[in-house]
Amino acid sequence: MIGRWRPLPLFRLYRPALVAASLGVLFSVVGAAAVARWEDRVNRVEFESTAETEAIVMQNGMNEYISRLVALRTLFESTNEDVTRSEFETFAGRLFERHPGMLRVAWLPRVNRKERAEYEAAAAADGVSGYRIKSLQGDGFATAPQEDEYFPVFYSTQPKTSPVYGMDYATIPDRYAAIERARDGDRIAALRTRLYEPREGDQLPNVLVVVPVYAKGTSRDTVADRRRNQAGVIVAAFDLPLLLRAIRTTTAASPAISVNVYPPFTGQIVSLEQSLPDFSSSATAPQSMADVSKGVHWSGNLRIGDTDWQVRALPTAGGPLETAYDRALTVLVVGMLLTMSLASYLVLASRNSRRLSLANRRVLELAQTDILTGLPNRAFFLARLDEINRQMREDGLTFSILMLDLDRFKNVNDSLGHGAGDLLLRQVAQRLKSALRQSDVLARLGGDEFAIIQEGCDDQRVCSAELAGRIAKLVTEPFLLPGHRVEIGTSIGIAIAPEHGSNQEQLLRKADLALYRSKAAGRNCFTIYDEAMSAELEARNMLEGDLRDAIARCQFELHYQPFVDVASGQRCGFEALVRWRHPTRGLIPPDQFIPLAEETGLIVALGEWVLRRACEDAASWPSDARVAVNLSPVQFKEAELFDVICAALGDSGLPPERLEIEITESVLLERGIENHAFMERLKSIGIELALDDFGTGYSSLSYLTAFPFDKIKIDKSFISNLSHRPHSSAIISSIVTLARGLDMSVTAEGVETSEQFERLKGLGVNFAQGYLLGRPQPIERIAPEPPVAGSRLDAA
Ligand SMILES: Nc1nc2c(ncn2[C@@H]2O[C@H](COP(=O)(O)O[C@H]3[C@@H](O)[C@H](n4cnc5c(=O)[nH]c(N)nc54)O[C@@H]3COP(=O)(O)O)[C@@H](O)[C@H]2O)c(=O)[nH]1
Repeated sequence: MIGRWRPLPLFRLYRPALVAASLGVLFSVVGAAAVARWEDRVNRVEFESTAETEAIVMQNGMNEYISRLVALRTLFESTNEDVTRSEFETFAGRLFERHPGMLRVAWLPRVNRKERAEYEAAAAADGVSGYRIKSLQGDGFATAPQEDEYFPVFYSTQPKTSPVYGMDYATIPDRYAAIERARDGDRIAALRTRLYEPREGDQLPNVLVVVPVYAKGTSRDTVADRRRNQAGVIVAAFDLPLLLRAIRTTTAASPAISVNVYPPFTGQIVSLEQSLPDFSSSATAPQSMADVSKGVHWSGNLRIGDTDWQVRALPTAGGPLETAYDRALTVLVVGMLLTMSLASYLVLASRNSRRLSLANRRVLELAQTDILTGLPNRAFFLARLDEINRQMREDGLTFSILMLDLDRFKNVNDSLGHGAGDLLLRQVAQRLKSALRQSDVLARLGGDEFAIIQEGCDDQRVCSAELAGRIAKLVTEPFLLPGHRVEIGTSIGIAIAPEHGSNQEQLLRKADLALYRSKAAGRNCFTIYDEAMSAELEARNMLEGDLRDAIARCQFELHYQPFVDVASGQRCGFEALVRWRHPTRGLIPPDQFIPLAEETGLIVALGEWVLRRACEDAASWPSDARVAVNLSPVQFKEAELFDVICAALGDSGLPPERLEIEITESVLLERGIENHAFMERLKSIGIELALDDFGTGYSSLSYLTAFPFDKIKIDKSFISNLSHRPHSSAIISSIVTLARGLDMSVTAEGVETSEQFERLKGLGVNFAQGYLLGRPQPIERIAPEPPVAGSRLDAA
């Protein structure tokens, strides 16, 4: 469908950018999430592997400490002699020399009631002054009451002045329980305990490890054996945080994880929230176990004796194993940037494409619009005609084409200028629009030609005739141009589809033929095409072909009509009038072929032949006989006309003073300045100029003063009216007066009666021409001697 273009809605314009932006954001987020998950998984695997390694390393370190205690036990169980105090101190000191975190090691023999005094005395002898077996009472010690069995601190790596010497572990319930567990199970027991001689400022909880020692060579197979044969226990106090830190330092533990060690939950229900680590490798405050469990963590155990300590490892804050999501962030940022870039590019591309499309549409619109009137132009009209023709044929409907040509538009253009002509065309376009329905198509085909497609009528013939009548009436209404009131008309030709044709070409040709007929019929009317017009056209085409042949074969002849001096009755000369001797149709008068010759341009060649022939003929006439030759407006536009005339005169030898050139007012309508100059050139060589058919044309009188004529030929229509229209005499009288004033002569054409002749004579007309004085005849039939005016008149 050919129609007005509308821009795309904004949403549709930017849809590619919106889709790209949405997909881009979606892919960026999904991609970033996937990368984050992948980062998490990789970090978690690495973290768990590192944490596991750390736990194993810590366990090995702890085992090393325990193994040294076991070595000490071997000392007690392997010697035959009792281990002396100094041997214990030396051996224990060496064992734990480079093992930070080992606070103290002590030997607690199993002492019965009878041996008590002996032990107390031996210790005192070894330099532990005031040694006695003590029991714990509150925060202090008191001499132990008589019991069956004691486990007093006997040897220790503590200075001998320490109050712990003699402290009986059997009086401290948790420690005694650990001794029993160790003894009965022949295993190493451990417990978290408070030291009774804490180091200055040492608030850290400590671990006490108990190693059972049995008498050398005794059985320990059963619990009873072990209870019976226990010699004592080796007790070691660990500063657990220091110990673990030392292990981590010596094993170059990874700083990427931080390790928290929580106390064992032996048989107790302990709130996880409250369970703070006993050891944390991180510098930050220890978290509760519950907090740790919420995040990324690794869980394991640290075995100390018969207790399992809870190990929780975390990725160190800001360390390499804490997932920083930097790759995911990079993916997100890069994705967003790419999305933004793509979306921006698409927005710009959409805008550019919209701009381009607008420009294209504008070009298309301009290509289909007549700039002057704003109406669709010929290209649009033809395209629309094709479209409507196709549609109507499919639907079995009819439509009409109206071809319009303004009458006298050229007149306005030439007399008032092109600006006024343009304005007039715009006003005509508006009037035509106002006469049409929305569905009708109106176009300006060019110049003063308009065309209409009318559809949707029940009776297309009646409908288009009504429209044409309305338009003709509208266009005859005066138009107001600046300073002028202009009256024009329009000729209209109508073709109806499908009656007059099935395609664009046929319909346009037939509408044109009808238009031609309207013009020929006197303009400002409309004609609906009928088949006779085509026959006429065919005949005209045939005539055109014949005319071309006739020029080539020289089938023309000149007839001469005399004109006489009214006062003397003497013949002054002849007007040359061309005839076509057609091989089959006989003699054809000029009215039937001159217009066609003018339309086809053949008049140029024909006119030159007439001119040459007339000059040649006239050259043989008496020296005072003149010849008048008609020049067509088409010939007048030819640049070579002056040379052609000169050549005709030169070749025939006819003096220029004996040649009269007759032109009609229509010649003067165009190219005023050039024509004036041309006429002056003709006059300058002696040729006379006559204004032919005066009184039939336009603003005749103004031409008389503007152009250098020698003669005015009053049209025969005035002469024939002389007898029954009195004002014709008055007009002729005025023309004669005016001509005299301008030093011109006057010829009356079409004088057929003596009465006319006499009246013209009375009115002062200089020359007369008409059937009364002689019909146009071939040169050979013209009498050599001019007849006397009186006798001719009598003869008529
Ligand atoms: N450009 C050219 N135009 C030419 C040429 N030859 C003729 N013409 C023009 O053709 C028109 C018709 O001419 P024609 O049929 O020859 O008619 C002329 C006379 O026969 C006719 N006439 C003369 N006297 C009378 C009369 O008493 N009554 C009457 N009814 N008709 C008469 O008038 C025609 C001459 O008219 P005009 O030229 O205005 O003097 C005509 O317009 C010719 O001009 C040509 O070679 N070139």
